[in-house]
Amino acid sequence: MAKIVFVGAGSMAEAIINGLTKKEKISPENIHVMNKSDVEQLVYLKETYNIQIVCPEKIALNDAEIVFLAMKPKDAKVALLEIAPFINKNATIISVIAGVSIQTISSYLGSRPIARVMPNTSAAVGLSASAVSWNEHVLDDAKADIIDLLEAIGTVKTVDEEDLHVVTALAGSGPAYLYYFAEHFEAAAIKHGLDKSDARQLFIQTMEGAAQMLKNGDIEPEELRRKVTSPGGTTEAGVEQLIQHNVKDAIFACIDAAQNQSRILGQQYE
Ligand SMILES: NC(=O)C1=CN([C@@H]2O[C@H](COP(=O)(O)OP(=O)(O)OC[C@H]3O[C@@H](n4cnc5c(N)ncnc54)[C@H](OP(=O)(O)O)[C@@H]3O)[C@@H](O)[C@H]2O)C=CC1
Ligand SMILES: O=C(O)[C@@H]1CCC=N1
Repeated sequence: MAKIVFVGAGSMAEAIINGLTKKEKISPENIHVMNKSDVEQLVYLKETYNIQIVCPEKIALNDAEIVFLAMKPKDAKVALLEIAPFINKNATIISVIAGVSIQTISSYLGSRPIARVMPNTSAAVGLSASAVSWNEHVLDDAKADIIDLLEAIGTVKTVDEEDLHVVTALAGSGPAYLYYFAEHFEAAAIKHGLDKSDARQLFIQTMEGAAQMLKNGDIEPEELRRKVTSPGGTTEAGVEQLIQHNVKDAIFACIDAAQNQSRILGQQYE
């Protein structure tokens, strides 16, 4: 079974490790993780997921078949230069770093199989909406293996590398937007007298139900919305406020800014 080394041990690495170990996709003894300096975090991951930690020497990279890059874009250059001498020439690199291109990664790690993946933190519960693109060195069998691995943490779409900017804006960052809605819908309901746990449970179930309705079939979101909206009713009154407060414009501005930031990160750290 493939030996995987995570370089970077933060939120995203943990979400993927959580998803992979929960699905028993790969034995914990084949998952190794390293970071820059936070030994406490490595010990926490080892104790929580029973995985192996690489601390401090990088020798574990020598026989890794898959190396996950899971550090921030700003740390990528230093990290890649540090690990480059230790990575086996046959290893496949899987980067989850936002914005940073395959070309930039190969400028530090050499010409080798590199996949760029944009997952999200729902990987922790097996529900990431991930997208992947690769360079020409990733052969068909390796692509199938990478997709198989990523399917253990959710769904996977193959996209052109250029599209990863908008994927990052929509799906990589997406959970944060929904948590933002959760925070404020919950607070608004509490203001009107619901207790916190009821408000939360009702909002979660409402998101889940709406997601399932969208998933079930070919009904457009607009049509589903129309079915909820009785003339002169409560939904109409609520949606009117969303329109008056330009929430649609805010959503377009949100995705514009996030995808643009992905491009900026790519240029800044190339
Ligand atoms: N969080 C998210 O929702 C998502 C994040 N991503 C991408 O995942 C990447 C990681 O994000 P996230 O997990 O949130 O970040 P975190 O800050 O939580 O984790 C970053 C990790 O990188 C490590 N690191 C930094 N420098 C080095 C180095 N030189 N060598 C080895 N490890 C190093 C840090 O170690 P130490 O703590 O010791 O400094 C830390 O473990 C980012 O590029 C982000 O764009 C992609 C999709 C979603
Ligand atoms: O905020 C970020 O830059 C990362 C990428 C997608 C989600 N988190």
